Amino acid sequence: MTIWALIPVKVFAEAKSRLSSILTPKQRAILARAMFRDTLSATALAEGLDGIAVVTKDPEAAEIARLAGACVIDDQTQDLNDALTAGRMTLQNRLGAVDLIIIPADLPAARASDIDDFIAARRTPTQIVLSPDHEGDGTNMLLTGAMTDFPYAFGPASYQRHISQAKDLGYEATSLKSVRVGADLDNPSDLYRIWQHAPGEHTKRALETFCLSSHWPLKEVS
Ligand SMILES: Nc1nc2c(ncn2[C@@H]2O[C@H](COP(=O)(O)OP(=O)(O)OP(=O)(O)O)[C@@H](O)[C@H]2O)c(=O)[nH]1
Ligand SMILES: O=C(O)[C@H](O)COP(=O)(O)O
Repeated sequence: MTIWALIPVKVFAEAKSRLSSILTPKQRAILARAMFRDTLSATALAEGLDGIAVVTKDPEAAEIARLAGACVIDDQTQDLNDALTAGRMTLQNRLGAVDLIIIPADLPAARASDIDDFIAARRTPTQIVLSPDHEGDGTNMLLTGAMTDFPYAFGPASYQRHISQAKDLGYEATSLKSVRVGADLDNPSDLYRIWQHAPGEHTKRALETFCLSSHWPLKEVS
């Protein structure tokens, strides 16, 4: 079975609004771009993937994706779940049946091996594999097969919602918990966790440049 990663990317200038109490609009755009670069680099190193697609309306994100060899799908929607559904349809029209791993672009600590572990956990066509965020609330990676009837339901409490949907549709849900995959950066309180889990180089540099140490003791763990 062909397996692709699908990475959704919001317009950088509109991203990470929940960090507006500690970062300027320019800093948030820089951080969103840095996290996307790191997520994309890790994804590109995964051995088990046949391809990577990025669904976005941001021209700069599209250019970064193309330079990394990813396929770009123009996002004509206004919503994350609609963008993912459109991305899945585009890939299935082009490639036929395809397994898809949704990888949000704000996982700067995720590594290629995390993605390969995810792929290895999938054994049957009627199985989904998913990872929760560190709070067990959101879904930080989601692997589905060619089951086009599985609705994307990202947003608050999406982890339990995705599991319930799988059950209702007669699919098996396998949960893989990883501290690195669970470390998304949504809120100011996530910063120290990200730092502890050794984010990729672009995110690390951005966080260092922002001099956040005056707000947050971003100490490296030994
Ligand atoms: N293509 C696309 N991607 C999106 C959209 N909304 C969110 N994303 C992406 O989905 C992933 C998870 O998004 P969030 O954690 O909600 O990030 P965010 O929207 O930048 O953060 P907030 O503004 O704080 O809600 C990130 O990769 C975002 O870039 C959308 O409308 N379209
Ligand atoms: O499940 C989700 O929607 C993703 O993990 C993003 O969740 P968030 O709202 O915590 O960013």
